[in-house]
Amino acid sequence: MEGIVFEKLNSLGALLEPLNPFKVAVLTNTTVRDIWLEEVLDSISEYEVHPIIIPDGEKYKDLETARYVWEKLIKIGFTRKSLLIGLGGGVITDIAGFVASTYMRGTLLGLIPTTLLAQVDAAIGGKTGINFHGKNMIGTFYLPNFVLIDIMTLSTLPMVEVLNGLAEVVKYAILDREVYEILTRISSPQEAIKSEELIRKSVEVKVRVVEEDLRESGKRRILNLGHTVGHAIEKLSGYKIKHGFAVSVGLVVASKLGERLYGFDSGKVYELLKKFGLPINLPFEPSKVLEAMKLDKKAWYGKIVFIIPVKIGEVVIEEVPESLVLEVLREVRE
Ligand SMILES: NC(=O)c1ccc[n+]([C@@H]2O[C@H](COP(=O)([O-])OP(=O)(O)OC[C@H]3O[C@@H](n4cnc5c(N)ncnc54)[C@H](O)[C@@H]3O)[C@@H](O)[C@H]2O)c1
Ligand SMILES: O=C(O)C(=O)C[C@@H](O)[C@H](O)[C@H](O)COP(=O)(O)O
Ligand SMILES: [Zn+2]
Repeated sequence: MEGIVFEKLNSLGALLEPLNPFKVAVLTNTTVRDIWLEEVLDSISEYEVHPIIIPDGEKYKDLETARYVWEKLIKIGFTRKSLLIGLGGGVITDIAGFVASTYMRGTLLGLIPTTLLAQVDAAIGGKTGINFHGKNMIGTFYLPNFVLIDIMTLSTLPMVEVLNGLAEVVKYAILDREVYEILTRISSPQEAIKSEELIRKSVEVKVRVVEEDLRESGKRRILNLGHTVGHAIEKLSGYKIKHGFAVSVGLVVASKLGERLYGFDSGKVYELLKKFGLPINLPFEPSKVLEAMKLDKKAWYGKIVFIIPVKIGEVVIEEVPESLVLEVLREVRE
């Protein structure tokens, strides 16, 4: 897990020293600015630091915001030897990564993820991007020079955002027995965000996969477990249903397919999702969800590709006949 450190925010200076950046810019949003920016700036006061603040929201993960940040960097006199730090959730880390990977074809990049979803997923693995006629349609693969994970930053996270990230942790629990064992011993979302072991092990699962397949040519698709249905639900809701809440239902569908095809015990997943109060029923008509799934990036010549659990710690990637998908979607319909 090179470059990924579990330290306090005030250790940021030590991460900058070896990089010796010419200038530093910190990209964050209005919400995180008011909570964590001061502590970050205090820890790197010996550098020329320029905060860049954008409004809060998924809708600002777009070309206009990227342009705004590029303009700011030009005005600052930013160079390739300068460091852009993304301080915030996945929206910020995605924008920071995209801007850093494209400005002068690449500047130094540091990420300080401050949501559970960003700590275990968005800030890990080098996917960057903005929304353009659809989610994450424009982006790059660009690994940061460092990721600083301070789980204390989760202490100010609204519960809905904790749950949003917990769905990805349940995904890792299906992919990895160690995460599963840790998660079964945790009784509440509040306890989960205090468990550095849980977050560290979740990060390790993603790092192991990404180190094998950074550009998602094969193995990395397993990280899309639950997303075939998840992305369809997000789309049908006009992105009003949060990513993790949609993926939660997707994990139920994938587990039930695993039960029918490989004897997987879907009850194990149900128990985890219900324990944390995550959704387990389909909020839309199965036929509509099926149509939306065909637009998924993993779809193969119109066929629907699923990541299917065989047992905890083992999944397969395969096409699933529409008739079986429809049957399971009906079973999960609320
Ligand atoms: N690049 C990847 O591999 C990857 C993976 C998963 C998701 N993503 C992207 O990440 C985004 C979702 O990320 P997210 O769920 O973190 O959403 P987000 O960045 O919108 O953050 C959620 C909310 O929490 C607030 N917030 C952030 N940190 C806080 C803190 N410490 N205390 C209080 N409030 C805080 C934010 O201001 C925001 O209002 C999506 O755009 C998704 O596409 C990217
Ligand atoms: O990093 C990956 O690869 C993943 O699939 C992680 C997912 O949890 C995450 O939602 C990712 O952003 C989805 O990638 P996308 O390519 O489908 O946008
Ligand atoms: Zn996801």
